[in-house]
Amino acid sequence: MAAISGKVVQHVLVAKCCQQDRQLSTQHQKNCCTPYRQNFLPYIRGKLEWIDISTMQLRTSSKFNRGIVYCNAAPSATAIPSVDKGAFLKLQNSSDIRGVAVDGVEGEPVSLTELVTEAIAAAFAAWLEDRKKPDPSRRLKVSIGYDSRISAQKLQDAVSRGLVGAGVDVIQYGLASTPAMFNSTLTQNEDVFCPVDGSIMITASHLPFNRNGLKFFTDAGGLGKVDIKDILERAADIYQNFTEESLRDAERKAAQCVKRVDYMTVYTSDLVAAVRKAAGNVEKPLEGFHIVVDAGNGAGGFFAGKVLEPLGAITSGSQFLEPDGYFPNHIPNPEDKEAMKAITRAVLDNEADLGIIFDTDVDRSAAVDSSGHEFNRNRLIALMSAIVLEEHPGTTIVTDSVTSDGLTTFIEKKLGGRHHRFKRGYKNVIDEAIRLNSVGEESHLAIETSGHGALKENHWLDDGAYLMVKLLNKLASAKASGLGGGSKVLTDLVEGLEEPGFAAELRLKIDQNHADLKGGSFRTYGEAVLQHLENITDADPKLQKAPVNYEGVRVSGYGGWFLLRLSLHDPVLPLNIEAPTNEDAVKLGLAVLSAVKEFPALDTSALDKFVQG
Ligand SMILES: O=P(O)(O)OC[C@H]1O[C@H](O)[C@H](O)[C@@H](O)[C@@H]1O
Repeated sequence: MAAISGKVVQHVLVAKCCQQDRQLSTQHQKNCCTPYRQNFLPYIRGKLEWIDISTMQLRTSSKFNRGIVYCNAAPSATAIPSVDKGAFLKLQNSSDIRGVAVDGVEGEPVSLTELVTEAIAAAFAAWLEDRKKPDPSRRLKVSIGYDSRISAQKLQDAVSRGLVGAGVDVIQYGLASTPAMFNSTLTQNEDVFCPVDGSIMITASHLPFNRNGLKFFTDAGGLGKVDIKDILERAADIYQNFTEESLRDAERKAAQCVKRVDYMTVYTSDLVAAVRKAAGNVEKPLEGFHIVVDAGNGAGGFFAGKVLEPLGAITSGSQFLEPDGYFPNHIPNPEDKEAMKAITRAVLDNEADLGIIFDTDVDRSAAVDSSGHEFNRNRLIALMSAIVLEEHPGTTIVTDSVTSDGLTTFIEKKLGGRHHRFKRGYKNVIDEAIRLNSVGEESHLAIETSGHGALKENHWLDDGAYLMVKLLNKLASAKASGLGGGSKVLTDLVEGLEEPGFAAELRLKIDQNHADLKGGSFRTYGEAVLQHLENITDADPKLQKAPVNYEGVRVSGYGGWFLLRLSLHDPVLPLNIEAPTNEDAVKLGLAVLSAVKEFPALDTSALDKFVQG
């Protein structure tokens, strides 16, 4: 009974918050004491106010918020389920935290519960205190944002409780992009409480609707693997010490001191200003351009109304701009073929000059020119390299490992730069570019085929929106110098990029429960597969190992190449093959198959099918 009434009180309480927030923001529009602050008052004033909320109002509130249920677990009134350290550590996904946040998918129990999230946020606060060591009179400030996922609000509430309970001031931004969250650690603007000491983005990128996760930032960038492990270890300890009283206390404090601001307006104004500046301080440098945006129902819809339109572009025909955490139209992922088809169709149907597509949290992007040619994967890297090398002749372009040989030739022979093909993983690529600069090798661009890209001029922040701003600058300056409109200026920049006749990625799964692993880890097993493949290819005169390679086994032959490597996160060996023809690709596939077939725990069915044509 206590638990049930606790839940009801919590629902009512939050519904009241929403109601107050709506009132406050309406008032804010009228009064506008400072430009961006929407709400810096406590949400709840007292218990007596909760009880006059009717069931109808609760329904209205939940409808208003697109059916999202707020704080549906009232931690103060429920028993605390035990979660061991191992379960916390399993939430690590390289430099992010990812888990299942919504129940209902068979075989996928919720692992990122509200209490687990609260503990992780408290652990981030402790980690930040250690790093920043603020003077005792100053409290640390942390911003929180989320993408369009259906579990966003309840995790935001849990994160807020965790941070506030740990003595940190919290500023909620609501729907935001991952890069905007990092940016809030750099912005100098007291009106929006910036710069913040740390920032948390609630996102699981393009993963299915039931997942969610956390990314953490300080002004030094995104936290890396080692820090995430540290935070999860701390979180497991914090969780063990949770008591009903401590949870109630955090909840009370969160209700009293969380602030809300419209930070996305600040962030998007900066993007608009960047394009205007590059165009020679013209107010509407994109006047006459028709640009369509596909946000895939993620968080990127702002780009049409808050960036392109103020710059003068027409955005009619833009699609899937409304946030919808069920992603009903296509996976919000520029690496996804259906997603790229959708934006290409939108460009052609609307006879637009350019199409722009983002992933859910806008740290990745791709584009399409007016004739329907995609600027994604190697072509986006080639385009960005051309732009950056015009600005910084000779600079080094750092990319992930699955980039094509044609891209290397293009960067080195046509553009006069150096291509440093490194490892997969946006954080790996960015960190490598920063490292090169620190040892005296100039690099201005770190970019992955996934659509993650970061520039030195933009604090090495991997921002899909900023990548697109660089393309807009090019369009605007071409128009200003009389070169005409349209996206031809971009298409011309990638002229000469050799593209393979055939390209494929196959993902070979390692069965972690297979006896052939002999109780060892899938990583050890995967490494044994790679070692064997390397030995076999060394002995084959038709194949040549790549002279410089940073992960997996990359081999040239039959006019093409293959790379077999371990996935960053999954028990999978991704195999990339590129070749002039399908037959050549099959020859490369057969070479791999002859080596991997000796490993029974490896599911080679995709490769078997591929070589059989
Ligand atoms: O190694 P994989 O399983 O192919 O995954 C690699 C990819 O994982 C995530 O999506 C990261 O955000 C990317 O930066 C990375 O490239």
